[in-house]
Amino acid sequence: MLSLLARLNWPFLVLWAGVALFGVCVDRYRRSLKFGKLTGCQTSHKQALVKDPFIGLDFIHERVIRGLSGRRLLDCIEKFKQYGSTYSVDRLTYQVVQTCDPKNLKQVLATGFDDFQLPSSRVSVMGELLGSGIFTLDGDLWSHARSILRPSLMKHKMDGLPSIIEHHVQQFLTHLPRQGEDVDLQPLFFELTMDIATEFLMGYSSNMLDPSRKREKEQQFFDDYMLCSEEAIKKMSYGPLRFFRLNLAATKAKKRMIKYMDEYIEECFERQDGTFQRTDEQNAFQEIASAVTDRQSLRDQLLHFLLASRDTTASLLSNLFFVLAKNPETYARLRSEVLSKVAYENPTFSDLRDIEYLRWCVNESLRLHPVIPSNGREAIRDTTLPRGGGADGESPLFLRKGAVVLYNVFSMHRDPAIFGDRVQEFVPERWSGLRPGWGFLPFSGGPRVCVGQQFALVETYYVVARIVQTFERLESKDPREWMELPGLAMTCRNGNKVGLYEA
Ligand code: HEM
Repeated sequence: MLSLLARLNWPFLVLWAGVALFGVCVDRYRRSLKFGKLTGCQTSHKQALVKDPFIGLDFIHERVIRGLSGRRLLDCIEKFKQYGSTYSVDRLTYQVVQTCDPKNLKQVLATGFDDFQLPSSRVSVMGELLGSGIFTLDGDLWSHARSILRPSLMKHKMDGLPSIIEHHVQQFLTHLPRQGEDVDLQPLFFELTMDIATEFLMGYSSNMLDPSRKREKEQQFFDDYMLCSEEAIKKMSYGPLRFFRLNLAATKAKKRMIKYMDEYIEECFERQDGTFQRTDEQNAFQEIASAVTDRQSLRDQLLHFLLASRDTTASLLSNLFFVLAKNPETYARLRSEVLSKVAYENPTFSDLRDIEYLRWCVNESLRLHPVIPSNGREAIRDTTLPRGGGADGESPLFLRKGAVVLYNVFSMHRDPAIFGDRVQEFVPERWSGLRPGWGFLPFSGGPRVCVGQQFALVETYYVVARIVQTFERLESKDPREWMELPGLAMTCRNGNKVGLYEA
């Protein structure tokens, strides 16, 4: 090996590497010039400082260290203040554009949808964790996966949702102490949404909250899932170096998770007599089972669907109750508005839609702590963004094929130009008459908009209504501020410790 290295003509190799690099730069410049003439777009003058121009080790280091501090998203806001609402991070190996400009988000997610695909880092990391499903697919395979899931989430099916939820909410309430003793709501919300999601989507609930059940298996599944979810986010932040990251605990957790899912699927089949002929009234499990041919695809699709439906709604509930506990006046107003509409009765779907202040509180939580705070897409051809190019950043921006656009919903949701004053605070009243359009995207937008938005909202409204009916007062038992816990859905790092007082 050493003799081979010694025989290489190093000056010649370095010269050729230099020529190749020069060629790449000239080609990029020529392409951007040509494309600029055709479309009027420009390159970005807003460039973040890059210390390592090859693979970006400085950014990987920054993301990992900031991630540990629980302040990564707040730091992003500072970066946008420093460089503008769209800026580039250019390296020789790849181009990244960071944006929190609603016009650019609309372009990536809707108007220019066909020019983008999911970033390769997401496809490989999530694929490794959950297999192939709606969150890793593009093109025809994605359309097909989406068309399978949609029927079970049609709007008309939401009318029956409150009656499915009620039983699980009653079990959830039995776990809450009633005289102000400390309780962490976060893990309980995860169990509740797991029980509801499995019943609605698969026709058979995991019943994690049932006090008569031994829950070790479910608890293990839950812990494994959280571990894999955190690992996935960490891996993605390693960018091109993600392949070097090894986590044996996560590998073991994934194996157990798959085993749990396989057993669960077996039970679902047994309970439903293995009959999966198409009918008009199918749940998601039946829809998927009748559309795929093998067990592994069924498991993969279900894992994606569970991730989509369970973690997100649990995180929303947990984030919302975190801020409600810190804002007793808001809690009191919410309670009074719910009671004036439905008193202590079980609310129906239409009751829930009519409680305006409940809607405002949920919107405000999704604004302040969006459950999916940032996301990305990769350009599949040379294309443009409407803003970010030129010296003032107001011209269309050239994006070369392969560039990754990272769009930051968290920063956009704290833009005073869209949401007015006190953007760092929880102020549901701001939603009176507010129409932020593409400035508010908790459920994304365009063809890949969340298919479960109605389901998530009805579930959240119902759970909130039942809790405020039951408890007159809620107080925070944690003096700390909300801090991010990055995962595939974002929750509070310190959980949600509160005291509740029965009415
Ligand atoms: C508060 C709760 C929820 C939030 C904030 C939320 C948010 C989102 C967001 C932002 C996306 C886009 C992801 C992307 O483009 O990369 C998404 C996609 C998706 N959501 Fe939700 N979601 C929630 C609940 C649900 C529920 C309850 C379900 C199912 C019952 C669901 C099913 C899905 C599916 C299947 C997708 C993939 C859509 C596609 O790629 O075509 N979500 N969700």
